[in-house]
Parts: sequence; structure tokens; C-alpha cells
Amino acid sequence: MKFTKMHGLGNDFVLIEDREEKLNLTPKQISHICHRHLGVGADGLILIQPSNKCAVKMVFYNQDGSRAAMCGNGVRCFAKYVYDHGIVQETCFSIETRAGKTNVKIIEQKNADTIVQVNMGKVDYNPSNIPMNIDKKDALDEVVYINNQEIVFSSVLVGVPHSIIEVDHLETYPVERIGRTLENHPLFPEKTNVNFIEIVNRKEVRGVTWERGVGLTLACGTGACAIAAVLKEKRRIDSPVRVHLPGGTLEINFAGEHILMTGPAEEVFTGNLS
Ligand SMILES: N[C@@H](CCC[C@H](N)C(=O)O)C(=O)O
Repeated sequence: MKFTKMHGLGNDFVLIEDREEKLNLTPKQISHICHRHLGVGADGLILIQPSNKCAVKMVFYNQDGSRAAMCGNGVRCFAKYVYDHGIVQETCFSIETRAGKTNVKIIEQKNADTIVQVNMGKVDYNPSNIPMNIDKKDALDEVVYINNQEIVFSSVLVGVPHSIIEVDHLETYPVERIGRTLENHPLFPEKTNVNFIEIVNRKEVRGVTWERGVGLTLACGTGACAIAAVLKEKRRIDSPVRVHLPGGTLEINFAGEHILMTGPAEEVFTGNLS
């Protein structure tokens, strides 16, 4: 089975063409392929399938084999792959995902990277859609206690559930412990991704993401959009905002209620799975 390894700001993926939709990979096989020692090594696995609604369909799995509706860095890699391999010929096209139709634009080739802009759609603030077990109109500035420590967080849906926690110092904050605990908190029946942020100024934010089904990653595209959306809602930033992540920077713009995410995608190597 042929595969291509790609990444977007260090958030890395194994891409496999499944044009006949016959690949029935089990969660165990997916986590084996993504395993850093026993497999290719990746944060997620992406299948490229045909679509009768859009130009092409992206099926996304996390490193642990769980399915996710959307992946921001993954969709940029996917867009680069289908464009470079002639599966689509246009520079602007639509991709079917479990979160709906996503429009992408191949912007430019910059050294090894292709810069891709993705219309990530509207952010959903309704807790029942996140989903979250609270009876409120939004989940901004909620409080939980983890080991008697008060944690203030906001949650939204950007195709997948995201929670945002503002901290004083990203470098010293216990991101793994709090991330894992909030990911699995009973408030979130389908778990949550957790983003820790420090606001630099009205145009720049630093962040790190604990991803559902993965753990700490070098970047998270949907996470960067969730961070920008929550901070804009609270009038703490202005569009466009640059979200600096351990693997690099994403630019997030607002076009009305839609979020535009711009960033790189790079192919690393190809191979065959035994
Ligand atoms: N890395 C992604 C998000 C992937 C899905 C996430 N782990 C989930 O389960 O919701 C991104 O770049 O958006």
C-alpha cells in the first residue's frame, strides 16, 4: 500500500489514496501506522476518496485510530496532495469532510511549502453542538476544578470541539496534565481538544494544543481558528491575527462570519506499507 507523509507546521499525517473506498482500516491498524516507533509515525491518517458532492473527499483519523470530522493542518496537506497529483486541476476547489463542504485555495509555492488558504466556515458556539453537557447559550468563560485548581475555559466547535485556556506562562503551565484531564472531562461526551494560549498583542497570540486522540502536537489548525474566534468574540484581538504555535505560524482572517486559515503544507516522503 502506497502512502505519502506530509505535514503542516509539524502536525504530520500519512495520506493514502482510497479511490475505490475499499480500504477498511481498523483503529488498531491506523494507530499502528501512526506509531512513532512501530509504524511510519504521524499525528493522523488521511484517506483520499472520491466525492459526489465536492471535487474530492477527505476522511480523517487521529493517531489513536479515532475518526475526527475535520483537521485544519490536514486539510491543507490534503489540498496540496490532490492538486500536486492531478486529482484536481483547479487552484480553488471544494473538499467533502465529515464537518461539511470546505473550500480551499492553493495560493503559492514557497520553497518546499505550498501555501494554502482554507475557508473553515462558521464557528458554532452552541454547547449542544460542541457537544457539551451544559444548558447555556454558549460556553464562554466556564469554570472547572482540576485537583482543586480553578480552570477558566471557553469551548466552541470548529468542525471539531475545542476548549481554550488563557495562561500566564505557556512554558511553565502543566499543559499535559490539564490537557489530558479536560479532554476526558464528563462535560464533553465526545471529548475535547484543549488549547493553551498567551495573548502577545491584538494581532498575535501564542498557543499550544493538546489534541483529542493524539496528545501534544506542534500545531493545530482548527485550534488556531478556535483561539482566534473566541478572542474576537471577547474583543481581545483584531483580524487578521497571527497564531504562533510550536511548529510555526498560522494567519487567521475573518470574512464576515467565516474564518479563513492560511498556512503551509509540505510533502516529506513517500513509501510502501508492508
Ligand atoms: N490537528 C488537527 C485536528 C485533528 C482532529 C483533532 N485531534 C480531533 O480529534 O478533534 C488540526 O490541525 O485541526
